Amino acid sequence: MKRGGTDEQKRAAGESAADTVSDGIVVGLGTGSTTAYAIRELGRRVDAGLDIEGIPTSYQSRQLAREIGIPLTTLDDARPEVAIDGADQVAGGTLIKGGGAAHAREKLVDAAADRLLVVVDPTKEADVLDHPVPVEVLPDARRTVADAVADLGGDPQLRAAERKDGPVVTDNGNLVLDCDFGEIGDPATLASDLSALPGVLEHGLFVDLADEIHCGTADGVRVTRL
Ligand SMILES: O=C(CO)[C@H](O)[C@H](O)COP(=O)(O)O
Repeated sequence: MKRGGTDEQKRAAGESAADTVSDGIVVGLGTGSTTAYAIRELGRRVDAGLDIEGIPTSYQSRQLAREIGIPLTTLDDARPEVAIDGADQVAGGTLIKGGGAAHAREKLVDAAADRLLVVVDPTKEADVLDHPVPVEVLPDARRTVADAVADLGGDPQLRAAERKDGPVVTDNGNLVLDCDFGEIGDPATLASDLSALPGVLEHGLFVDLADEIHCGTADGVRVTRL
């Protein structure tokens, strides 16, 4: 399910985005292995005197930020000027996210931010999105949403946990259907069709949300401004 480049590519992308963060702002802290490099770099800069607050998007990013001493706040109290987040696939400014099943809170924080910086490696870039779309559903809606996804032309698979028997349960207590639609020609329409299904908490299509893509490559970081 997850694609991934090298740790060096991920580190370069994460640190590149973290290095753009300026003093006195609130930063949305995304989830995943690439974003973790950004959070660690922000932690080093906080140690060196950078004055920021972070809004985590998951249990994982909250724990990491706490461990390394980034002061935290919430959307109740602040709006992020910038969010830094990873992606499972990116085409232009549109992303598929949710490989870590954190896409509901990620979308909340990323959409609230003035600017979204996306940190990826070259294995995540595509001309046309074709990665399965994670759809977080209320447990009772697992079957009805799966049927509706099939009606939309998708192939829904309940995400299984890797280190326990049974399904993945999200930070919100829900289940995830990974829905393969093949090539997604019209992400905006699919996004609104999925959002309209009763029992869907959130899906992983982030349509036109990205402002900058920081892609770590063997030759350095390629930054695309959208
Ligand atoms: O969407 C996400 C979590 O829900 C992640 O940002 C996405 O899966 C990318 O993760 P990684 O940087 O580990 O490849």
